[in-house]
Amino acid sequence: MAKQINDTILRAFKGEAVDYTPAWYMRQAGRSQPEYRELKEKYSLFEITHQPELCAYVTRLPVENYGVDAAILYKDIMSPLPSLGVDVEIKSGIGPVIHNPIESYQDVEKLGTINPEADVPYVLDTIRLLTEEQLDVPLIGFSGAPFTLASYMIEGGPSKNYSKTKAFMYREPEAWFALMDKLADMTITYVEAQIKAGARAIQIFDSWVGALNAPDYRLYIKPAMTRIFSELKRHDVPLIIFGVGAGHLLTEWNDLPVDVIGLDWRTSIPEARAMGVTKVLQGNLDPAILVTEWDLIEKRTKDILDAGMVDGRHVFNLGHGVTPDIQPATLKKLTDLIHSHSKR
Ligand SMILES: Cc1c2[nH]c(c1CCC(=O)O)Cc1[nH]c(c(CCC(=O)O)c1C)Cc1[nH]c(c(CCC(=O)O)c1C)Cc1[nH]c(c(C)c1CCC(=O)O)C2
Repeated sequence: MAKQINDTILRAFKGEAVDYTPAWYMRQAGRSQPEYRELKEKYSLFEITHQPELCAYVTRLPVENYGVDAAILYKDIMSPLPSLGVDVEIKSGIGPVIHNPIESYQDVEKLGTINPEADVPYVLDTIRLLTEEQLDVPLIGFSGAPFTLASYMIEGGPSKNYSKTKAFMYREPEAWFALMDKLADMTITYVEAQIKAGARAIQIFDSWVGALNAPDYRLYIKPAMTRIFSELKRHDVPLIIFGVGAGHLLTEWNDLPVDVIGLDWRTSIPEARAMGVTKVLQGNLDPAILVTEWDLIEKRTKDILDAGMVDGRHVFNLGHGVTPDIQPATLKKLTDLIHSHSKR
């Protein structure tokens, strides 16, 4: 049985009227917290996620310390990839590194499928523990999107210009579409298992897809994204899409069967509305503002909240993830400001 929870953020994701603007912060469960940094001295990310009690504790930390309106499951977008045969390691200070990058159609054909109950039971156990016993706010589940996952799988790690990924896409379209299909299948199966275990909203991170222009997005990416969201739509759980530097793709995203579009800090809420974006918006304080003085933080936050309250279809977030140099006290003060300033 799911616990009684404060579901304000779920109602806001669906565009319903709420008493205040709810908030959560991307990468809230991570290195801004001393308790987390201490754990990381002993355990790697994958070691934490394989232990449900410990992983649930890390997921709960920002809810308890920052007062946010949702938890996001502590794991990485790389977490499901070993099930497909991807040899991935998360290197501290670098990010995901893949030891068997995709180079050919044969490499794509060799990729396996995910069976969540067998391959990532610890993810589902963590979700059940959190949602049946521990959390009094909704849990957000997530997956990486095909382009963003493929970029790591092809480049072998983080990249600045995605040139290998683009070359693969342009030169081997058949292999590319086979890869998008496999990653879309993985995303659907993996996210459905998270929903079944108790996740109440889903964010699909297409963090790096802004590297493509709109015509390429329509041709190479949109069919897989449409399939993912159309399948997930059947579950009546709010669906969120997010990417960085993707202002030129917002109208493409607005066509997808999503409930919420996440903005980075480059595109304001009024600008997105002027472009014709009709979905609920999530965002979009530049995380860099959070290491400046409080007067500036307060002004920028109020500006975003006021823009969001024009039609009320807004959930507060940062324009990208919390960085390790942001003080926990600042994030707590930020949540309090959001809640008090937006009280209707
Ligand atoms: C692109 C991407 C990745 N991972 C993720 C994305 C999409 C979001 C985004 O655009 O930032 C998503 C992610 N990664 C992590 C979470 C946990 C939940 C949360 O948001 O609080 C989430 C939602 C944990 C993590 N994933 C990672 C860490 C840092 C590793 C550590 O603590 O040692 C954490 C807490 C490692 C990781 N994993 C990834 C990178 C680029 C890095 C290294 C960069 C960095 O260090 O921030 C890939």
